[in-house]
Amino acid sequence: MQNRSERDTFAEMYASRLARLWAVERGLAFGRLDHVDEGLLYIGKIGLTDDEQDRLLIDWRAPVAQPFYRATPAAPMGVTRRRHLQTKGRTVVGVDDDLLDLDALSDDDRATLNGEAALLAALDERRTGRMRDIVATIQAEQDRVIRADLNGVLVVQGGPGTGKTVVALHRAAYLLYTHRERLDRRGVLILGPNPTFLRYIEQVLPSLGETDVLLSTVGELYPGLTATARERPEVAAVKGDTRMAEVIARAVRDRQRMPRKPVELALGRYTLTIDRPMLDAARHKASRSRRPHNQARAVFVRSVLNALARQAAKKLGRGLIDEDELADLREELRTEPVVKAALNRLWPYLTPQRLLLGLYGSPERLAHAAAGLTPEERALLRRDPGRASEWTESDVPLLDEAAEQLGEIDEQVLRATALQAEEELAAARQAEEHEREAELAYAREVLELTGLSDVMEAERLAERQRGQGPYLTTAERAAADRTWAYGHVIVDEAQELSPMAWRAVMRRVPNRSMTIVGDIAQTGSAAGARSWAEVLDPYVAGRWRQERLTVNYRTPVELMEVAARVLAAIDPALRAPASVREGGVRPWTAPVAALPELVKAEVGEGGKVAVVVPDALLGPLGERVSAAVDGAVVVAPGTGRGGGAAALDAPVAVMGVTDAKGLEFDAVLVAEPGGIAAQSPRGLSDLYVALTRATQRLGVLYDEPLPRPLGEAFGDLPRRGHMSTNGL
Ligand SMILES: Nc1ncnc2c1ncn2[C@@H]1O[C@H](COP(=O)(O)OP(=O)(O)OP(=O)(O)O)[C@@H](O)[C@H]1O
Repeated sequence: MQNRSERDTFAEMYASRLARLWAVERGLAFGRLDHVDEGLLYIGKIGLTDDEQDRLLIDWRAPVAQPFYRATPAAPMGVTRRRHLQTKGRTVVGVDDDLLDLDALSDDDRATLNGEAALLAALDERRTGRMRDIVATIQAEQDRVIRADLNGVLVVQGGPGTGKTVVALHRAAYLLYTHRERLDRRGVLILGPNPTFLRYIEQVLPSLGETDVLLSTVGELYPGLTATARERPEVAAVKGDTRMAEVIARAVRDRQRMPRKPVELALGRYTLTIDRPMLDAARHKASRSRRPHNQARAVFVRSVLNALARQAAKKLGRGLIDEDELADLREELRTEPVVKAALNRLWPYLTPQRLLLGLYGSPERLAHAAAGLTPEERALLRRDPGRASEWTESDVPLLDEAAEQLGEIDEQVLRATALQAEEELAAARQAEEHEREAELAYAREVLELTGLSDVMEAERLAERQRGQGPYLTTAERAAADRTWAYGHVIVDEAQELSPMAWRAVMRRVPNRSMTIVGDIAQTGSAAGARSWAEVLDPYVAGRWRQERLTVNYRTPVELMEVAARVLAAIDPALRAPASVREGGVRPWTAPVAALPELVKAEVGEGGKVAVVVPDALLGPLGERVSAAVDGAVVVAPGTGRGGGAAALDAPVAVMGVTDAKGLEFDAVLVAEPGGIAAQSPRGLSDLYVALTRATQRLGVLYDEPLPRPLGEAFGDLPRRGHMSTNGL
């Protein structure tokens, strides 16, 4: 048995080592520094030495590699020349040089210099539907963010396409390399806006050799629960409001009941009474214990039982009794069904799920616990008990809050008291089954990708990923533990988080070592942030620092001109980031009827195409596009990671703005921008997001009037597709 387990351990170890090495194969070595003191240094995704321990390749994160990203002619950092190597497989297909010390260069070399070629070549590449690493072309302002100090809260504010996401991922890789010891044990958590987005970015860290980072959405933060149901923005706004913390606290206190009349317990030989003074004393003791509800219950129960035991002794005519007799009587009473039932009513064991459903399901409980909300707000919280298992993303921070207030509950006690409603169990089982299937599909994909299919079976890999195998990685253990404290947390699209979501996130980083990236101008959710100070001051007032990214690497100048007008309409003080590229294709407009035909034309141009639509038109326009293009995918709201992957791999994906957040495509068609702007309280921000997803081409299709800034941008330009759609 021992040999077998050793063999398995080694197989696991080599398999994961091999997977790491395969993952860094693409673009392994990408740079060279001609260094005055160190000689020639080759920079790569990982460090390598030969048998004599001479260094062949330097890890991009090592301090000696820093001049590769930071050196300039004004401050050459000991480097005379920086060379970018472009490779295809193992062949070098291009070389670009930056000259940092002109005197040190021969005339021949001078003729071939072109510093920006590597960056522009990378930016012009067709999109694959997956984000790639940018180690070869990190820019100086980005490098400062990546290598910033681990401690404290760093906010990275930047417009669309400035590389916030990709920089945040490289920062994770850098931190793991530089603080391996500390972060290996505590782990790194990266929070993204939706499962499609996580699919989009999930290959970046493995391609940098880092596999043990947990990627999650806020909706996945609560172990064992998948929040897939959707709700109206107004409901999410109420649930995200900080006042909900008090509502939850009161809802818990309200379940510690104080009946108006004394409770009579008929025990056959005699009747006992739980009266007000007895309850007051027990509640006082429980609250003095400062334990959360489920743990304080033991204090409450003991106090009531002691009082009942004394009462029973009196009734039995035994007068004063000693401690042993008291204990015997108490234990006898504890097992009496009437006593048990009464105690359960007075101070029930509660799971967070039960507490919340009990609250949403009862107007009386809501009226009391949520007295601080308006009647309209309370009405938004109401939920039919029949829809018990339909958890939404904004329920997750509330469940987390409730879990804090309630404290852990012993699983066995839970089963014994049969508190978990049957439908809750059935829903959990079903969710588990779905998840297992998705994990299995994903495991097969990984094995195929890494060529490891004969070393590890998909089933086993999936088991490991689900955290059931014997060798759990830090990320796996952390994912299964609600109270895990991470070494560092990175929040992407951080402007979308509600105050309640921030509470849940902050609980997971008691040391407040965080990187927060986002763009206030892109805030779409009603409970999202209006300023970073508003978000952070409650936790780290005056102790957070901000870096700005100012250059847009995604959207060409022509497209950004249009988007900038929308930005100015959101707030005239806001400035759009400067684009590095000129794409050459001007944005165009067309009537909505031309959509199928124009999508086909865009697919013909190659690359990935997205059609971004108002939520209400997702069904009808999705159908039209699907009928026109084979393999088109419509991203239904609340799609899990599997569905997200299908959208990223498809030639065309049709989606609402929420699912387009953070993604990018070669061509984007925005349908009925007026509908997008009108659908939410921050509609113009949604429109700004939609208009900044394209790397090459942008089309706007409309029948309804355009929002004012777009009307101004497009003026009276003729619309495409007019001629050919005449008759439709
Ligand atoms: N230094 C770089 N070298 C090559 N590509 C880069 C660089 N910086 C950013 N990019 C590319 O620019 C694109 C936009 O980056 P990213 O998605 O990280 O931007 P963002 O700031 O998160 O945008 P948004 O706010 O719109 O989500 C990506 O394709 C990314 O790979």
